[in-house]
Amino acid sequence: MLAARPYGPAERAAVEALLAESTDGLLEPPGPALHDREAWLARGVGLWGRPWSEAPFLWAESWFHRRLLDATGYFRPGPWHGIDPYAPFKDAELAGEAVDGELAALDALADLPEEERTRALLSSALWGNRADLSFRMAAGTEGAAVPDPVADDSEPLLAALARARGGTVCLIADNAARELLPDLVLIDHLLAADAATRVVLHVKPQPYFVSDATMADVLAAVGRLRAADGAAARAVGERLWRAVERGTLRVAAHPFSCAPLPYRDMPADLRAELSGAALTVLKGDLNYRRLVDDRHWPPTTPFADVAGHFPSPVAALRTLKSDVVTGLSQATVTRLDTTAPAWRTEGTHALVQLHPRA
Ligand SMILES: O=P(O)(O)OC[C@H]1O[C@](O)(CO)[C@@H](O)[C@@H]1O
Repeated sequence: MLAARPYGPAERAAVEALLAESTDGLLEPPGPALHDREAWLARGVGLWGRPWSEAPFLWAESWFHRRLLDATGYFRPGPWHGIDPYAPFKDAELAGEAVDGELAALDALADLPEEERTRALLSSALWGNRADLSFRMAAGTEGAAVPDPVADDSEPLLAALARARGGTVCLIADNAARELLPDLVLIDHLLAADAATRVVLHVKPQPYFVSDATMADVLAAVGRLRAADGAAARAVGERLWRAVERGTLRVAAHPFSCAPLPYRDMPADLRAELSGAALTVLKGDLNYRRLVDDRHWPPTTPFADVAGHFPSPVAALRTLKSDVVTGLSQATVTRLDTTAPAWRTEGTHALVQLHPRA
């Protein structure tokens, strides 16, 4: 990150200090300048002054990304105010040739019957979650994707989408660029096919987990679609632009999206909004962890037992990058443990799970 931008001595020193603190040091409480100091002080009660490694994973990751924004001057008045430290990586991914190919492929989808197109676009949105910069930086190499999901509620999900017709669908996004593009194409399809009257796309209010999508990333992705070579991609971009103008597509950026808390603890305003959705689609590994309380459940724990608290019918589309998983059959777990020991974390396996709410 420091190599990607000419940050000055103050920002560089602050980033280096954060690196040292987060690897060998103790959790320093938020300084007086942080605008959200009170909230973080309260969230960290019992943790301040202890080694980072003793903090819960989700908490430590969220605090790290919050501190990184502080170190780079993202919130401070001055030249780096509002500058996304991860933007060079997101921009490079969005501009890449791989995206050209993925957008050109949309032309071939145009003639498919609606249900087949929905299936194809759900699958793109699912596998788009492999495009995750924080994970790829940590994992190094990318293994080959295993096409069969470890749990596959695709058919019930299609039925839930059919039931959602005429209502609001929420999509809680994960990563920008190569994941957000298929999410946007899916959203356009739902609106264009009248499968949803309104879509609310939830993004992060600030840069987070390297590649998580913000409003700036939505604008960049829509711009990429509008400027695409292929007619189908360009038309998607134009329709999305108009949908935002008309309000049939609303982009939300709730502060809770960057909180180190599970969805069970969502604030009342967000709960009220999501409870009005006919269906919420949660993208990605981190959203899944937050849905199921980020706990090391036995993998055969029924998904309904851990996702039932969600205020609307909820579908999770995720490639597996962390140990947290639920809703699998014992036969699947035994097979995976025997044949692919790192199946939970290497990003090669995916799942589609639905809690329909009775
Ligand atoms: O972008 P996603 O799919 O939410 O994945 C992020 C995941 O990557 C990691 O940052 C590293 O594995 C996890 O902490 C996190 O769950």
